[in-house]
Amino acid sequence: MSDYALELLSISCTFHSKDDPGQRYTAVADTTLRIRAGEFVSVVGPTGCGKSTLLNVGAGLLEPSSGIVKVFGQTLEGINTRAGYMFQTEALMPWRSAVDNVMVGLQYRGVPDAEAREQAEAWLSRVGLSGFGDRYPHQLSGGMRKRVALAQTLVLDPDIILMDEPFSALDVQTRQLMENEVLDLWSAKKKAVLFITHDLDEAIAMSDRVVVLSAGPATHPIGEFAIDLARPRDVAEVRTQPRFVELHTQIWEVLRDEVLKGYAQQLRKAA
Ligand SMILES: Nc1ncnc2c1ncn2[C@@H]1O[C@H](COP(=O)(O)OP(=O)(O)OP(=O)(O)O)[C@@H](O)[C@H]1O
Repeated sequence: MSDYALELLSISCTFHSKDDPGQRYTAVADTTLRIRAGEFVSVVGPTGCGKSTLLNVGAGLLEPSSGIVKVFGQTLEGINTRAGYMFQTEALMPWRSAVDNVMVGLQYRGVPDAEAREQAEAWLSRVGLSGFGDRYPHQLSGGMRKRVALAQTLVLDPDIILMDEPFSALDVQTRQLMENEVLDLWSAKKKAVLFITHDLDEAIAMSDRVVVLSAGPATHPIGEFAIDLARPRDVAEVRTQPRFVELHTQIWEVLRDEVLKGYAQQLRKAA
C-alpha cells in the first residue's frame, strides 16, 4: 500500500480568465504535493494564489488541466470518496437541526436513521455540543456552527480531511479553541489532513509540515518546512516557544515577497 494518503502530481489548472473570457489564466502550474497517512499538512500562500483550487482538485471536485491525483496509491477518478471537506463558508442546511445536519451524510450512505442519529449525537457531544442537537443553525453561534460542521465532516470517518480556511470567520479566542479541538480529534484518529490557511501562525501551530505557495499566476510550491514542535500542542502556548518564533521567521522570509506580490495583484485587479 502507498505511504501517501493523497498525492497531487504535477498538477496544472488553467481557466478562462474571469476578466477576459477570451484569455486563459493558469492558476496552478506543475504542482506536486504529497500527504502521508496520518500527516497534518498546511498550505499557505497569498490571497488568490490557488490554494482552494488545489484543495478542490484533491477533493475530486475540479479536474486539473494536467497532472494526476492519487488516493492511497490509486488514481482518482471523480469525487474523492475517502475525503471529507470543511470549507470557509457555512455548509449547514438552515432547515435542518444540528443533529439532522450531522446525520445527513450517513443517511446518504444508507445508514438506517436510528443508527445515523445515534452516531450524530455522539459526534455532537465529542465536539462539545451535547444537548444542542435540536437547535437550528440560526440558533447557534458562529463557533457552534463550525463545531456542527466539524461533526458533520468527522462522522463519516474520512481517511483524508480537507479543510479550506475553516475558522477564518471566527474571533481569535473561539478560533484557538476550535484549533485545539481539531488537534485533539486528529491526534486520536491520525487522519491525513490538508489544511489551507492564510494564517502562518495557525499553519505552524497545527501542522507537521507547512508548504508555501508562490503568488499567482502559475502558482507552485516555493518552500516546504517540517514543523518539529513537540505534540500535544496548545495552539496559543506553542506560539511563545523560541522554536516557533524561529520557524515563523524562516517561513515568513519565503512568504513575505509572495504576499506583497499577491497584494499588488489584488490592487491592480481592483483598479
Ligand atoms: N472556475 C474558475 N474560473 C476562472 N478563474 C478561476 C476559477 N477558479 C479559480 N480561479 C482563479 O484562480 C486563482 C486562484 O483561485 P483560488 O480560489 O484557488 O485562490 P486562493 O488562494 O484559494 O484564494 P483565497 O486566498 O482568496 O481564498 C484566482 O485568480 C481565481 O480568480
